[in-house]
Amino acid sequence: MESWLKQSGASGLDDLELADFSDTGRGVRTLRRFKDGEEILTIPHGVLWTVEHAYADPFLGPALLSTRPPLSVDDTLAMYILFVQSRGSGYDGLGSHVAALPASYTSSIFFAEAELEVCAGTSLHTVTKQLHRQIKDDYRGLVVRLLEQHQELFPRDKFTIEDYKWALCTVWSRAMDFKLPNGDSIRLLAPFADMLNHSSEVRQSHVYDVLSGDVSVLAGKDYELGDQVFINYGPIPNNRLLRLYGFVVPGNPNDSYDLVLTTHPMAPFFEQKHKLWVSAGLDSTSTISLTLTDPLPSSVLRYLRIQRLHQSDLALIAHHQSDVPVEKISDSNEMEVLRFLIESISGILDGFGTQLEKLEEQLSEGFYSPDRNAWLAAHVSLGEQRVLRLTRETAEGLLAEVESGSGNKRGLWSAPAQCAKCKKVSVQLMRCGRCNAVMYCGRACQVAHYREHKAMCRATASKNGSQRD
Ligand SMILES: C[S@@+](CC[C@H](N)C(=O)[O-])C[C@H]1O[C@@H](n2cnc3c(N)ncnc32)[C@H](O)[C@@H]1O
Repeated sequence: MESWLKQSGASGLDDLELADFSDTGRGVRTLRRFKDGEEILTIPHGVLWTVEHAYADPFLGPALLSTRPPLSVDDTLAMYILFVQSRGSGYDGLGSHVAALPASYTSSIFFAEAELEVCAGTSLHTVTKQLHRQIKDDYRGLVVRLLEQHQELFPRDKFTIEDYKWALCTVWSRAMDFKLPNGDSIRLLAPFADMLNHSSEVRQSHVYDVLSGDVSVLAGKDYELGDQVFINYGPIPNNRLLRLYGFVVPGNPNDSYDLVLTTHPMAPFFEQKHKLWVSAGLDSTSTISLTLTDPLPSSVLRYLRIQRLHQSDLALIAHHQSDVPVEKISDSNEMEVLRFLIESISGILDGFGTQLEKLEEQLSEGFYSPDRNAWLAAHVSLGEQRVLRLTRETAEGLLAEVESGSGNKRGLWSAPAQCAKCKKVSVQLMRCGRCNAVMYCGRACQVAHYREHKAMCRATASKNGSQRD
């Protein structure tokens, strides 16, 4: 592979070698010192695995281009890798890269049932199960749309579902993504640069040159001779690391839990609430990442405030028109939201196969062997439970504040006093005597507003217990 890359114009390979490291497995070692920021390696555009190159292949390209709907980027790259692997000749360069790829992966989709059960309750557990189904469906689609249409190009014994899973994991664990100046992004595999392991101790230092299309790796710190060179894959939580790359970082500061908030379309006032979610930048099913640094993002509260709205609240919001409930709506709504959240998080935590304290004890006592999948799964469970506990604590703190009346008092109806009809802002406004919720600058505005206000007035009055007609 290295001689093919050098002939193709790669630079830097003479100062590097592949080597095995006890903690990360195979990686890249320096054969000289490098200063922080110095260029270590450049892999030229011509040898990269890209969608563009797959389409340009004289055999594979026409088959891919005739596939409807077109394959996803990951499927295109996976098929490209399997295609090159299946060819006896004509692809020596790329073929030498394929020959150097790992024979198997430790992504969670390869876990045995018992290994996956160690992280029961985690979002990784759910997503991995979904992936099993999705991969089966996607493979069936590939067979119908591509493999069966061009049987001469795709011998079925080299394109089995197991081959497809291996190729997908190759892409997930080795692809690099770059943002282009026009806002698009490019996903590619760079031979040899894909032998670099991850460390959060180095700066992100792999770059894509838009003009040449080359990929370069710069030193993300100073390196001594014989050091392992790392790149930084980004601030990735353990659940994602294990799903895509098959490893974890113990005590990962980027750990997260993907909270799925959803409401059944048959729920009362779904249509009205759906509109509110959309105007608040959400959807009726929203997946929100809870993290150690932001365990209770405002979007979670925003979603639940809307979900928990009662008919009278909705009438009031419709009346205020512009006010999407991004802030606290009322103490009662806020308490309902926070209590529901605390209860839900407790339910999620109870659903974890092994509780946090037990896992911590097991890991410290060496119950799981570090080179086994169960150890990886245990770290994911630990990380997600830590985040969820923090979310619950934060929600409990907020609830205590609201209950004691010391929280943020500003609610939807504490906007500046304004005439509900003519919108004049004034201190000398009179309240609607029935619902007590809106104000007018005078009798004329109150009368003019009556038809519009009637329904909401009745709803609010009945909620407040003043049933006067
Ligand atoms: C881009 S490849 C790096 C080269 C890879 N080690 C190899 O032998 O081909 C990414 C894979 O390397 C491994 N890896 C990368 N960084 C790691 C780390 N910090 N700890 C453990 N494994 C790591 C994981 O198996 C991951 O899927």
